[in-house]
Amino acid sequence: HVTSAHFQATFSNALPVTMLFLFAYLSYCLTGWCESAPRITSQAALLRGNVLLEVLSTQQQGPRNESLRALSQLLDFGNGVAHEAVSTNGMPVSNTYGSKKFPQAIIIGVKKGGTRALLEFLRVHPDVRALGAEPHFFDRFYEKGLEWYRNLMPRTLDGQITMEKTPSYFVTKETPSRLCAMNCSTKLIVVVRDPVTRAVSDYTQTLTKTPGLPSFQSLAFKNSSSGAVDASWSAVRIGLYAQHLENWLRHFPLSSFLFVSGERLVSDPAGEVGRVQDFLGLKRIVGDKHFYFNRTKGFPCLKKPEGSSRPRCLGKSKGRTHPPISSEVLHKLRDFYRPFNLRFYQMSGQDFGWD
Ligand SMILES: Nc1ncnc2c1ncn2[C@@H]1O[C@H](COP(=O)(O)OS(=O)(=O)O)[C@@H](OP(=O)(O)O)[C@H]1O
Repeated sequence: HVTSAHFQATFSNALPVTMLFLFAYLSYCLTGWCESAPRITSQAALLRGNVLLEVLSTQQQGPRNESLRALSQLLDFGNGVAHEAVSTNGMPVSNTYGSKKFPQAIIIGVKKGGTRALLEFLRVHPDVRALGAEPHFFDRFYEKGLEWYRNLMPRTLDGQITMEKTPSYFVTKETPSRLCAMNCSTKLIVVVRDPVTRAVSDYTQTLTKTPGLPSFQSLAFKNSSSGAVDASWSAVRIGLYAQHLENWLRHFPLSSFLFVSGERLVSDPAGEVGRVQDFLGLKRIVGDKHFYFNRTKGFPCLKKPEGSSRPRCLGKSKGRTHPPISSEVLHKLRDFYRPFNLRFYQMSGQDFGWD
């Protein structure tokens, strides 16, 4: 009889070897060689890695260790490479199908609204191809030129939509005119979330990167909590949705926008993604059956994300625990945002119910 401890020890010993094997295989692939490699070798590496991960994930109690996480990331990448490099009839193919196009739809905001979740949910759709990283073209790298931007995009076939997400676009003054200069018919998606929670989420992110950061309260108000709200602090400023939208409406008609509720994206992901698919003119393929609620994470997760056969939640930086903020401070911020929220509801024609 193999005991659980035995089983785990055996597979744990195989972990470094498998990771080494996978690293070698993926380096090989990145130089373009795996297209001519014996498929049996490369696929055996991935298969072995996938099985190992599956077993260790179920055996391991509590949080996964670092090497397990590294193996998981390596495999996601490896599975993606294999997916790209091998056609269904088993013949190796080069990644030259389709062409790189400018995005027809962009998730332009808002920071901490739930933009990563929405993009990952949409990527499940076979007619959506999206850039994984945030390119920041229209706000940071505009001088690199449009061809640089187009070249970053994944290849698409006819009928597929190219997408990217950069949440800072919504609040950068120059972005609307620059984006319109590229294509004024680009569809614009904005995931909005209660500006008060969004500000706390933004602060929480900065806090993880900057230990010793002053308190939320001291940054949100000009003097003490009795003072006025400091709208020049970016965590507060980003939540002035009506003001940012006004800037966009100088260049794009309202019909170019879809406003997604960050709250509903958590409580009813299939419903919100359904609206987005309609807006993009896509068949409603991503639906209830693609999601499950992970009670440990406290968020909906995907049963089968793009390029992977395992269920997956977003990473640790999504769905962080927020530090406690006094109800008095939250109240004052809520009062501050109320008129801006009402204006935003009027402009967008949607009531997000934040008050
Ligand atoms: N399914 C799912 N899983 C995990 N997290 C989810 C999900 N749906 C929405 N969210 C919320 O997304 C918030 C992060 O937003 P963004 O991805 O837009 O952040 S970022 O601007 O790209 O940094 C993140 O904010 P925090 O909770 O403050 O971490 C989440 O509340």
